[in-house]
Amino acid sequence: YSLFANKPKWTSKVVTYRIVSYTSDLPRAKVDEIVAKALSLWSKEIPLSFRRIRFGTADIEIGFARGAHGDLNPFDGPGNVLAHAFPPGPGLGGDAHFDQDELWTDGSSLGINFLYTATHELGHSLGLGHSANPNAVMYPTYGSGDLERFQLAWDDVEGIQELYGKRSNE
Ligand SMILES: CC(C)C[C@H](CS(C)(=N)=N)C(=O)N[C@H]1Cc2cn(c3ccccc23)CCCCCCNC1=O
Ligand SMILES: [Ca+2]
Ligand SMILES: [Zn+2]
Ligand SMILES: [Zn+2]
Repeated sequence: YSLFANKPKWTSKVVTYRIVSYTSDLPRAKVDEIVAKALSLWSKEIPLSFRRIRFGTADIEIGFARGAHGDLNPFDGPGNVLAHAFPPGPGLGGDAHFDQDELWTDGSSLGINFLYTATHELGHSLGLGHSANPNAVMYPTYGSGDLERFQLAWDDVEGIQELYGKRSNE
């Protein structure tokens, strides 16, 4: 696993998130469910919890966009870069953007699996960089593992726990 320089991390015990825009590829409720699931994969390993807000400014703002969309990383059309996310911090920090030009799917074989991609992006939003382990969710390229029954690799868990410690399930 790798961390970002200076190891940015969330210092609050509760991190807020807001889904600011959706994709026409999936029902809204499904997007909400998948985002919550991706966050829970990470939060079950660390003493951090997430709270969804529907208005106002959240720590982690999640949305879909195509091409140039207001930050310095314009998206590139179908394929290539699928999404990006910023390390913990104010403003854009923690935000995760998904390329609207991909076909976002849930469990079906074609298109891009949204749960897998959201888990990867939210790993960045929590402070993880890329892993050299092809089985890790934080591996830089999509599609190396089993996308439908994936889980966090040990490497992912070690990395996130180095940043936030273990969740003590008393
Ligand atoms: C791990 C993801 C969920 C998130 C990362 C983006 S990020 C910022 N969050 N690390 C991603 O999109 N990686 C590219 C990397 C990549 C693979 N290729 C590329 C061709 C051009 C540009 C990028 C790529 C070769 C062709 C395949 C293109 C489709 C799949 N794309 C990728 O795997
Ligand atoms: Ca793209
Ligand atoms: Zn962006
Ligand atoms: Zn990445």
